[in-house]
Amino acid sequence: MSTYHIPVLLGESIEGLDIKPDGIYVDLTFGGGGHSREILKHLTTGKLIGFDQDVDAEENVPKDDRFIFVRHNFRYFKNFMKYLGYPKVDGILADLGVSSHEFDVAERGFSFRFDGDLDMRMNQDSNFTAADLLNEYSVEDLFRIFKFYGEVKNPGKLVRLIDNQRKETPFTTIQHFKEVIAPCTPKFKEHKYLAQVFQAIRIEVNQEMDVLKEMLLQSAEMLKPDGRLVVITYHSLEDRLVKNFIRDGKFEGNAEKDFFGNVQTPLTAINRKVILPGEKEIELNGRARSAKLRIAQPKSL
Ligand SMILES: C[S@@+](CC[C@H](N)C(=O)[O-])C[C@H]1O[C@@H](n2cnc3c(N)ncnc32)[C@H](O)[C@@H]1O
Repeated sequence: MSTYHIPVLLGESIEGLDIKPDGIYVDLTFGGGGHSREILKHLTTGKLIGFDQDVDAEENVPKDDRFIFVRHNFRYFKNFMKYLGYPKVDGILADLGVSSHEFDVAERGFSFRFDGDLDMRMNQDSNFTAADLLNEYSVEDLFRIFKFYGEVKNPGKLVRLIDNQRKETPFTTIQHFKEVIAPCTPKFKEHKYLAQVFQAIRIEVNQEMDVLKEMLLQSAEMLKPDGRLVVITYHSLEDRLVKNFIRDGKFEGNAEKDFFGNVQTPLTAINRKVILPGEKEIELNGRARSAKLRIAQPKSL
């Protein structure tokens, strides 16, 4: 059986949570449960609430009375936590993006290594797939996602190929999509290019930037005064949102200041410099390569 997911920056993120044995913790991205199992090891009477919107993650839920699994998008986590009776928490962990399992199962449609439906939904109950995006999005929106989320060098040419094709027949499969965009896929750099294109589609299908912003705003409200927020990102735009929010309390623009010139932000950074995986971790787990870890806690008044 293949591994569901190898947790990234495990030691660093657990240290960042500074776990209290009787505390209340939230793992917003349960996945294979690697981070959750490690958090549970540090708890005595504490509780851990794990979120994941993917039904497949449920197979990894530990048999442990201290653990509660919530199969929902973490963009609603504040309401769920209130409903469960935990309006304030000691620590929140988010290890963003997709799990290796999601990426490695051909039918999920996340990877260009396989053929299959253009799907890419983390939540199998959602009714918006990668095919819907390619067939229905305006030319302007497609251009935006490939330029900013994919950071591809030729978004105009890519979108023209997509738009011309979908006027003839709608997109349904990965293989067909790859054939259509072959004329703008750089020779000898196919892998990198397709990874960028597929990443852009995935981010938009799952509204990853919007849910990240909602999650950060809710986290700032949910943490106890000495609580910890630990976020692992895999995309420069995501890391920028996390960094800006921790530093300025905003996603863009400068921080607001009070009458005395003090910056008005709910959080303060624990690590001034972003934490990256070491060479050894990257060697053992290639998926750690782009990981960036940031840790914050509420700003004391
Ligand atoms: C990188 S994996 C986390 C792996 C986990 N830390 C582990 O050690 O196994 C991200 C997981 O979060 C889930 N996920 C991503 N965004 C989500 C969201 N907005 N709401 C709920 N789950 C989400 C994905 O389905 C995936 O299983």
